[in-house]
Amino acid sequence: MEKASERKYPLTANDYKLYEEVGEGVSATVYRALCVPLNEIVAIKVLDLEKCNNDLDGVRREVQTMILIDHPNLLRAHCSFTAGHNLWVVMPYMAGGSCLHIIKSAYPEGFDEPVIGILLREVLKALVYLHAHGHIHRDVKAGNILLDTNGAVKLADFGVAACMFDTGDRQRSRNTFVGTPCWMAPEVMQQLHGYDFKADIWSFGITALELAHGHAPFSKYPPMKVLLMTLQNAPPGLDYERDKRFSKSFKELVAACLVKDPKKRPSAEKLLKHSFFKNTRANDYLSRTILDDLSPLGERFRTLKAKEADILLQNKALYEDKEHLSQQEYIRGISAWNFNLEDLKNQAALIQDDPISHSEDSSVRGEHSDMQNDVGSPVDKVFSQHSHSNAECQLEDGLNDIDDLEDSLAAFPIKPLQALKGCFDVCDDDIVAGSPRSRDSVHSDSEQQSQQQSLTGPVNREAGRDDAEDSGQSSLLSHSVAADCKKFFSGSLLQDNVLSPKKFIGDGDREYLQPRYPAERNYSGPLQHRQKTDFSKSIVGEEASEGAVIERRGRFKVTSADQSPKGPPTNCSSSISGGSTSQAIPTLSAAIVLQSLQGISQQNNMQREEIIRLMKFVEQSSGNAIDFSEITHSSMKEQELQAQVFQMQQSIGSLVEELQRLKTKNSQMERKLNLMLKKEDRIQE
Ligand SMILES: Nc1ncnc2c1ncn2[C@@H]1O[C@H](COP(=O)(O)OP(=O)(O)OP(=O)(O)O)[C@@H](O)[C@H]1O
Repeated sequence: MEKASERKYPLTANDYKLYEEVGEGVSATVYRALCVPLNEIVAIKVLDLEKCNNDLDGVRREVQTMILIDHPNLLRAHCSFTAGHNLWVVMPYMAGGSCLHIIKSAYPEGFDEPVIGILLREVLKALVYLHAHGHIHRDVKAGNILLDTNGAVKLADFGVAACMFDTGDRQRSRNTFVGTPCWMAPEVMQQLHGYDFKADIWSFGITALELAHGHAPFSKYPPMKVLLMTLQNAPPGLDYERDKRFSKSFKELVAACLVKDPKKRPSAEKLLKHSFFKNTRANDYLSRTILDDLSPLGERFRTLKAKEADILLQNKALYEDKEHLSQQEYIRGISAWNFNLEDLKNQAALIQDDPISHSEDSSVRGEHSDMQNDVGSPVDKVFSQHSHSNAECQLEDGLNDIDDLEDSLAAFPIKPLQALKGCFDVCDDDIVAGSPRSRDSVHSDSEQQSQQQSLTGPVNREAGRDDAEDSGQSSLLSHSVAADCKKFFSGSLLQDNVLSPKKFIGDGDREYLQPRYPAERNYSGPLQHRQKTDFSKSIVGEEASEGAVIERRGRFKVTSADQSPKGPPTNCSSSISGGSTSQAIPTLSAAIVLQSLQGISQQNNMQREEIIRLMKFVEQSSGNAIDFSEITHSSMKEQELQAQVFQMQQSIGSLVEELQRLKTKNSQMERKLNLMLKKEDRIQE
């Protein structure tokens, strides 16, 4: 029989007949369809390119990956083409739908172990292939595991897949912030040393728990809390007592994947050899069990959608009853997440007065952080504030999430903090103003204060503040800093939802629709600038190149401007004044600083342009004239600075030349002296 890959799928929309909707993602709608010339049922993913927030690269990457891959456990695209402002991706129709769909419609408590065994085995095969070809999937979850009616299992959605070799220099680890919070590995959240294939193994472990329990750990919590819990709590896992229905080897498999230190996680290849997979059944077991009796995918999809709409409505009503309780939560959320107000109300209402406590959630093993041991980041503050059991305390805890996250991240080096700030679009004054308590009281612990003091400088420098602001502030987000802050640390200049249509998917269980506003262009996007030079070698450069928010597709996605692997931050000042005997070192350091300065000024230029564009946009839409003099003034100042940088560069050049000249002269004189000494010796002899 002719293989699907050998068939010629037509490249025009007219050759396809779209039937019902069978799935919906952040950026796409998926339809069952008929390929008329081939008389074959296919699935067509329709992506509205206008709504891709300028992430056409991402779309291109997804489609390219989908077309190039060739593995029975990976969903391959037959072809793709544009139709109007849409991109159509034609792919095999997976009539069983996603595991998440099946769980939601028929297995809310999760699957039995034999079913899980097959699903995990097939996903692992896909991961072995992807990893061997240099790809990280980055979004492994039940929602992306698709089933065919005959029990074939395929891993789908390469929307966020990354190629480790993207830039041609075979990077070993990436520095982007991508994934879905519940499934996201701690190192991806942290952005400490980048991450690699092992991030998929963490998500695989979370997916195993999702398949076993019917939901991912922490899935009932808002994304902010998920981040906090993933970073601070012990890794989730299967509980010896509560999860009696599962075998020891399954528990061991999950535990092996959910280790915070990525180096300690086994590879996909090794996991496939785990004893858990010794007696797994053949795929047709799926069709005889979970796929049997399922209603057609389109019907299931419709029912689920209606159910979700109902839940949202209920939550809205619930919210109205509890306005006084959840108001703070969503107000803080607005500033922190750029969420739509209505969604936030719903989200706040979803946090029940009696949420799943850690001890209740069987996938959560412990409350205390093991980050210190596992990842080497000193998170001193354990989750004690969150362990209060009564409802009031929990609510209060919920309100303090942003503070806690700030506190936790304050203990990390700057990178994760920037990444998360970029991700949340947090403006300091938002946080401080919204904070129910003073920052001073938050940081009563003296040890923590000193930790934060040491961080205040660099963070403030990063935000472009002057020395006066830097000095004497113990709090990372101090009042004085916040007081003059009308700027974001990085990323958005406007809240996304003001100008762009967004749908936020906090976790696999909840989807929130953002209102659709006309958006010609994504103003919320990056002040993105990929540094041409390698700034990773200098602190200044690193700070300058960090923090550009690329975009958010419902998942968090913070992409550092420079994706080259970053070594440990070098201390510039020490290398400049280190008294090294090597002449190259001071020159090199100065050159790096200059290079970085140029990078910063380049980035400033871009930011200024973005600001001017935005101001013009505001001017146009509000009809009020805006005074551009301040920004023009600062632009002149910048030009002066640029000129100074240029002069400095020139004088460094001449100093190096002079140094070189003196060195040559010196060695000539040394040689002469030696000759004279030798002559003298001979005369004396
Ligand atoms: N080939 C297919 N056959 C059947 N259903 C599919 C197929 N591809 C996707 N779906 C369904 O459509 C949903 C959305 O598809 P997909 O995940 O590719 O979109 P997306 O916008 O990339 O999603 P997200 O980015 O939110 O994960 C899937 O969760 C799945 O339920």
